[in-house]
Amino acid sequence: MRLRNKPWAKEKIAAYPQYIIQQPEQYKGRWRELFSNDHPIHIEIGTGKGRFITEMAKTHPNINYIGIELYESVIVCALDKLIENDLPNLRLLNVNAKDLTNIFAKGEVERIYLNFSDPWPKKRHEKRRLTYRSFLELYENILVDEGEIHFKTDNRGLFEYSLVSFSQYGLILQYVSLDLHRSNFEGNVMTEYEQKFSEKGNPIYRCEVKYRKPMS
Ligand SMILES: C[S@@+](CC[C@H](N)C(=O)[O-])C[C@H]1O[C@@H](n2cnc3c(N)ncnc32)[C@H](O)[C@@H]1O
Repeated sequence: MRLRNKPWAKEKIAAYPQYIIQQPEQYKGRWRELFSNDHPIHIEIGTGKGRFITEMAKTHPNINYIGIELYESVIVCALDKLIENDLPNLRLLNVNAKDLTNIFAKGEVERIYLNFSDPWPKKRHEKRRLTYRSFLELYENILVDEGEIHFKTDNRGLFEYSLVSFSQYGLILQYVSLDLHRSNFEGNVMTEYEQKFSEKGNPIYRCEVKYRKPMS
């Protein structure tokens, strides 16, 4: 699928600045003020059409959620869901994950969700994978100490690569499933891609990792 940013999507995003935050850099270090509470902040990178983050926000009102998506033409679908549900604990950002450290201060985020991230199977595109070490470093610079990444995918190659990348970075593996839908994991919220690929019979891989406590 070829995704170009479309003028109509840009216009729609501009019409709802209360839901898709414009110039998010201005909130660096102040996201709790935006939500008017001290609840933990969980972000999803590559939120796509927003089903996961919207359902999570509905189910967990005491967590603040931020969905991050690069493409305007995709994030407008997440925006539609947010307009319909008007959730005070969910906001969206139309930005590239590469800019995370311009947007969040160290310790502002408690958990990062990576759901069905683009696999970029060619070795020459390795640096674009959201589990590549430079991204793990960016995440460390916005997460709390011992912050977590929860990752799921149907792509076995990306999953294997990511486990090695997490391990080489020194992250601690807390949970792993090689077939999430046939495991005893409770509370799974399906994403759009998850539904599509599990209906084709693909197993869903899932893991939770956390950063090590810094040496004092
Ligand atoms: C394969 S889709 C999965 C969407 C959704 N998470 C799901 O499971 O249905 C991956 C999404 O990540 C977004 N994405 C990829 N790289 C990104 C980046 N660097 N920053 C923000 N979003 C990114 C893509 O635009 C795409 O919408």
